[in-house]
Amino acid sequence: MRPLQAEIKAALKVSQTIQPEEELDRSIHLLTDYLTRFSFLKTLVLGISGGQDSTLAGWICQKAIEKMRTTTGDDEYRFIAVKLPYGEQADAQDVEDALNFMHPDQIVTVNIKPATDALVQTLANDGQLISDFNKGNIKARERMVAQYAIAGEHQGVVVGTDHAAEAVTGFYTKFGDGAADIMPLWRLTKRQGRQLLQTLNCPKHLYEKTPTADLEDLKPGYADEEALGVSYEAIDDYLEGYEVSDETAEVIESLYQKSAHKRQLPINLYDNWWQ
Ligand SMILES: Nc1ncnc2c1ncn2[C@@H]1O[C@H](COP(=O)(O)OP(=O)(O)OC[C@H]2O[C@@H]([n+]3cccc(C(=O)O)c3)[C@H](O)[C@@H]2O)[C@@H](O)[C@H]1O
Ligand SMILES: Nc1ncnc2c1ncn2[C@@H]1O[C@H](COP(=O)(O)OP(=O)(O)OP(=O)(O)O)[C@@H](O)[C@H]1O
Ligand SMILES: [Mg+2]
Repeated sequence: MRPLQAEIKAALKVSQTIQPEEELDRSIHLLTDYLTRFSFLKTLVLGISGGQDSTLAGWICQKAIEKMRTTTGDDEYRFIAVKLPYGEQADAQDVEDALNFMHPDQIVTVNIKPATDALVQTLANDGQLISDFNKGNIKARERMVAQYAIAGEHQGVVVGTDHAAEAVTGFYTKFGDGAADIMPLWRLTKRQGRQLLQTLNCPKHLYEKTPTADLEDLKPGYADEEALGVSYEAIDDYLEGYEVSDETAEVIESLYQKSAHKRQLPINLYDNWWQ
């Protein structure tokens, strides 16, 4: 293994092999332990996109909440799944399929198009034009705003879907989908997440579909792997400690180094990780 590869694998707590049932239990326990420790918290809030990561995290949330209800006898515990389309969502049926798979206690729908477009227009009115790429990041942040608003009203926490293959590349919007209170998938590679869904007999099309952030108007359904310039298979190989070509390793390591600021709290006078 390359020295930096070993360092990253250790920092992101990636295991080369996993027992899917055990990992499901670990993720559920993280949520139930946290809710037990902070007993005024009653709700988990998570956006459901119809993609692999939120399908898995949503199933885990619902399971954790059901456990909380059983162990405490308190029916106030709830999982709120949030549909957050930007206007019409092309893969809207996948969202429904994901919801049918996890059976959330409650579903809330928030169309983020009016808020997103209003902000872009307001900026434009003052001469600040926003590129399609940066508008995509505004969409991710509007989703964050909606989820925190819901969590605030329901003694809730926002659940994030960040996992090792996104954390290593920094492939998320800072303070957008990267902003969450608790991350049950953190440590898992993309293929390990898929393995967990297979174990749960999740409908195949939800984990076999091409991963996409789907943020840009001009590139609908733009594949993450195209944007990143490296495949998830290669990223997972790297993270799990397998040999990859020098070229692949260099792409991943460059993304890792450039995105270091996303894996830290905002920089203050006492930080020296960046020096
Ligand atoms: N060195 C540095 N030290 C401290 N802060 C630094 C910095 N460099 C940039 N920044 C800050 O970070 C900002 C750039 O970061 P950010 O706003 O995140 O934007 P950025 O990383 O440029 O773009 C986000 C990327 O993540 C992808 N994404 C987003 C959301 C979801 C998913 C998905 O897979 O579902 C993927 C998206 O397609 C895009 O390629 C800068 O505007 C600046 O404020
Ligand atoms: N249209 C959407 N509706 C609701 N939530 C969304 C939407 N788009 C993104 N999100 C939220 O942002 C998170 C990050 O998106 P990301 O694309 O990384 O995950 P995913 O869509 O669940 O899986 P995949 O990476 O395989 O597409 C999602 O897990 C989800 O919580
Ligand atoms: Mg997606």
